[in-house]
Amino acid sequence: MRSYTLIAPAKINLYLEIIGNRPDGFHELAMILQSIDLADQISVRSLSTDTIRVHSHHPQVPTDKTNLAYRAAELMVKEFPDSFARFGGVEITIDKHIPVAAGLAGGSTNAAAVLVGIDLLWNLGLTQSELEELGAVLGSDVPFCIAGGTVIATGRGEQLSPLPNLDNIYIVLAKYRSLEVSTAWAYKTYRQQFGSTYIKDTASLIARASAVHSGPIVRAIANKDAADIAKKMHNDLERVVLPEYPQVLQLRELFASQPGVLGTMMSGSGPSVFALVESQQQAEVIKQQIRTTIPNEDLELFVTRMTTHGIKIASSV
Ligand SMILES: C[C@](O)(CO)[C@H](O)COP(=O)(O)OP(=O)(O)OC[C@H]1O[C@@H](n2ccc(N)nc2=O)[C@H](O)[C@@H]1O
Ligand SMILES: Nc1ncnc2c1ncn2[C@@H]1O[C@H](COP(=O)(O)OP(=O)(O)OP(=O)(O)O)[C@@H](O)[C@H]1O
Repeated sequence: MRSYTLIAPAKINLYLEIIGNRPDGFHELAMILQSIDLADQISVRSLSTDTIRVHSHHPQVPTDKTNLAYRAAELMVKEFPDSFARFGGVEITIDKHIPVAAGLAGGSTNAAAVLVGIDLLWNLGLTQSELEELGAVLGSDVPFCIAGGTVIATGRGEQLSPLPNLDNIYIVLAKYRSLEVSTAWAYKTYRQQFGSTYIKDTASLIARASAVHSGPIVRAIANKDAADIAKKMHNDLERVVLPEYPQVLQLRELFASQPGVLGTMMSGSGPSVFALVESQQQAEVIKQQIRTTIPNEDLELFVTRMTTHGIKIASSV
């Protein structure tokens, strides 16, 4: 019975612009997604029975069909019934380190790891783009999580074009454990409040998405200039989340006031907030400073950094 253990990194959004509404109810986006070192470990193992099982020690991670990793395995069973009949079921173990419901693509990266893991277990030899296509069935962030790195994502978030890789830029990340923001709520509220500003015709949508490719933050990324990247970060969803969640606003303001912070932003639909900083040493100092100012144990704080990879094999037995 073979098994694989995979590293499944979280992501942050360096840029998120909502440019239009789609007939399927989703939104046209222009984003820059960045993998970070903060990662879960996902183990996949073949079972002699025809079941899918999910284990996790984390109290906020469901182990039933609502787990996106479970749904990834179910999708593989549906797509490759002959391999399922030949190799049997799959046991998935999620060693969770990424804060849950944080806007860090925690569930999405777990699902991406299961797609990659089952591809290996069943010797399917799927290409990256085939894996990404399967990922898009599960969620908008899943395709990015497969190869990770630094990427422009357009469409619903599933159309990817790689940018020059960033690494060694340090990040301090904060999230209140008990605070959750619904992604669907964030997009719906944005549409209600700012939908009138959406681009309506397809040609202008395409033009706007491609303008981001040559925009100022992409130039900053090409120059690997952390201070400039930090200055050009943007997230439209802050416009609806910050007024509704004062704790998120407070974290953002606290980060912004710390010496050594190059820039700060909410990730995805929140509620996690991150700051780009000059060095690892400074990141540790800032983390301590935030901890002293907010001694609330509900606040999770991490020092992490940008990384160049998505799902990676840690070991196989
Ligand atoms: C906020 C981000 O994390 C930024 O990277 C993503 O846009 C959301 O990615 P995700 O969680 O994988 O999103 P999905 O699971 O596909 O969708 C969750 C919900 O978000 C809304 N949604 C998501 C993506 C998108 N382009 N438009 C949307 O309106 C939809 O209401 C959907 O019901
Ligand atoms: N494998 C998983 N890991 C964490 N949460 C999961 C998982 N599968 C399902 N969930 C459920 O999904 C909800 C959102 O969790 P998740 O950590 O994926 O959010 P997120 O980081 O905000 O995702 P995204 O950035 O893609 O919008 C949780 O409340 C949890 O109940």
